[in-house]
Amino acid sequence: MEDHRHQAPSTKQLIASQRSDWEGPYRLLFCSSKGDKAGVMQELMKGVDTNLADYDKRTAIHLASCEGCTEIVVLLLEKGADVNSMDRWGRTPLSDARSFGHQDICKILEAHGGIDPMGLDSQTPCFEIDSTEVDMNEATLIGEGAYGEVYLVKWRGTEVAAKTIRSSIASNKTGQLSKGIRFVAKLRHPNIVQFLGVLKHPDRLIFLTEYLRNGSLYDILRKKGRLDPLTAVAYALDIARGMNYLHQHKPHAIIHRDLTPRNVLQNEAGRLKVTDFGLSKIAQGRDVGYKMTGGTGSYRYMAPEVYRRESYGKSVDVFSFALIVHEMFQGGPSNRGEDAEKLADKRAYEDSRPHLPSIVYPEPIKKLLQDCWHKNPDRRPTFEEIIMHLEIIQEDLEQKAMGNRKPCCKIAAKLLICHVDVPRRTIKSGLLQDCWHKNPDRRPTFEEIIMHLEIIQEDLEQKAMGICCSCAIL
Ligand SMILES: Nc1ncnc2c1ncn2[C@@H]1O[C@H](COP(=O)(O)OP(=O)(O)OP(=O)(O)O)[C@@H](O)[C@H]1O
Repeated sequence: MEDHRHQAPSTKQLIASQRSDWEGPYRLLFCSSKGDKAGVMQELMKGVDTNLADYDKRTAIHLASCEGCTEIVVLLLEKGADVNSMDRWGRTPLSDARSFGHQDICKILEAHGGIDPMGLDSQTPCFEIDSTEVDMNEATLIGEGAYGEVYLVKWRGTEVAAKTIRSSIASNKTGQLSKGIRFVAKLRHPNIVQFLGVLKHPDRLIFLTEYLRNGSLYDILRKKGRLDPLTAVAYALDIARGMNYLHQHKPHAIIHRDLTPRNVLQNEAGRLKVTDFGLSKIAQGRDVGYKMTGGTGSYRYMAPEVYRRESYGKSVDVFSFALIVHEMFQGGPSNRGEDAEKLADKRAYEDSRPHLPSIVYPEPIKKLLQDCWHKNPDRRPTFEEIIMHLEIIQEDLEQKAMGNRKPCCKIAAKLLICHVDVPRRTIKSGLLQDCWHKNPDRRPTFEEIIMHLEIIQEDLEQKAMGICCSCAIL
């Protein structure tokens, strides 16, 4: 296959140019989370407070403990970091180090008097939900997958999804199952479907997760067909951010292995979230996901090295991601009629890949997809790199949508006024005053706030485009 890497600035170069944006005292937090000792020392020498905390009261030592950066933890302690600083959820650095299994850091923190008030390593299975809390007789069936059915149920007054896993599939080793669930229960990111708990049932396991009303990306593409490039890129960014979180998980990356449009769900606000990660930890055997679901479609998204039963790594998900993005621009899978297993075979043994007609795929998207489904797994970018790349593409598309007109200084000033004044008026007389209303019943719900903000956003976008047009006339 043709190699396009030399034609445009490499993803790494683009990332490097963006990294220079990290300035100010918060660089201490960034460097601590990345294990950048020189950067941390530089910030401390500048006089930045060792216990500087972000909005969530997370300090440098929290981040270093979470990310397994032992050297940074030692350095911060030497420089007077508070070993028991608490974030806004009451977690100490030791709580974080324990959650992520960084034993060496736990020992260091304990030696410095570190405590874990939350007892996150306690054996109490806090994720287990009493079966009386959910009436499965009132459940509505919303879908069916290879593991079992999915129902809409009510739990503590909220609609949640109940995903049933046949006990024949769930691991019969209690320890392994509980470890798998404990592990999934710790994951949190806006672009992954939130696990809420597990219901014990005599003949099956039932997972409760957040309910995503808009269904799967598969359903969306079937309904809407081809997405406009800006929507496709926004969706791709959502998926890439969720996947990046899973791949960056410490101490071990989480490889999804079954990333498909059916495993990407949309919430009411239009954001996409990845689901069904970590199921391989709960199901028996390493390859069970593919074996079971291959016939229902996963073969379509399968990386060649998986199909050939070779050893594989995180980049198998990058390959699947590329095929999903391809579908978003095209409005559905390529070679729809072709047998999925044959398709995977051709990809694995003949390097066959979907077509990328220039009329449908903007040049940078084409290049990104070619990189992501590269036959050599080591040549595929990471999700961190993909995000950087997509953000640049998104900005470019947004500018193009605005007519590619760069406003002159005078117009820029007008644009600023328009940007600032319109929403301020709207917000001042509306949203903010409503939200901090003294009567709690008069405050809007988040659903209403989202609707309000979407209208303001649309208004701003239209205004910005309006001014640009007059710029062109001038
Ligand atoms: N949290 C959820 N919120 C709303 N709908 C959901 C949720 N989870 C699953 N669904 C719906 O149920 C369907 C079946 O989901 P499930 O994860 O069991 O199988 P699948 O992903 O479609 O297929 P496979 O098991 O082969 O991966 C999904 O396609 C989706 O439409």
